Amino acid sequence: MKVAVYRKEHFNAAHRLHNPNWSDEKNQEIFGKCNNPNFHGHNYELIVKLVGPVDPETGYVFDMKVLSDLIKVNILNRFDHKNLNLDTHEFRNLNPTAENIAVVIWNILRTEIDTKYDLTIRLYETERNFVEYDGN
Ligand SMILES: Nc1nc2c(c(=O)[nH]1)N=C([C@H](O)[C@H](O)COP(=O)(O)OP(=O)(O)OP(=O)(O)O)CN2
Repeated sequence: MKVAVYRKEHFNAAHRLHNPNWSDEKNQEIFGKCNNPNFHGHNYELIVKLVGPVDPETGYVFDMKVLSDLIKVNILNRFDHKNLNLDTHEFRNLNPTAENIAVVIWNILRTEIDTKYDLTIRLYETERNFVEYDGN
């Protein structure tokens, strides 16, 4: 019997979508206002989903307090109130799209959480734009 547990967290970050191999005109054409040279911010909502067996002794799949602490230490401390392009090495050479941010977060958390749990990252960049990555 497997059950899914979810932890929702929040961080604010600035970014600029830009491909250095393209001209300014092409960047503007493809990324529009998200290519603003002076960056722009988002209120990101992060949902971390773990699926695994329920431990018969605790009744937990995974202690959500432990999950919360893992996210805080490994993700929020790294990205909250940061300029993703300038302040983080993860996005120095990687376009900080919602897709790429979700993959980076998944890769970081995957190293922290036992592989007996399936891990899925859902990231809301705006209320209406969101992505999901489960490692596949
Ligand atoms: N596949 C992707 N498409 C877009 C991404 C992305 O990361 N992956 N990012 C953006 C922009 O950064 C941003 O999300 C767009 O914001 P906005 O157009 O303001 O979207 P809203 O949901 O806030 O507003 P609507 O009125 O619903 O458009 C663009 N594309």
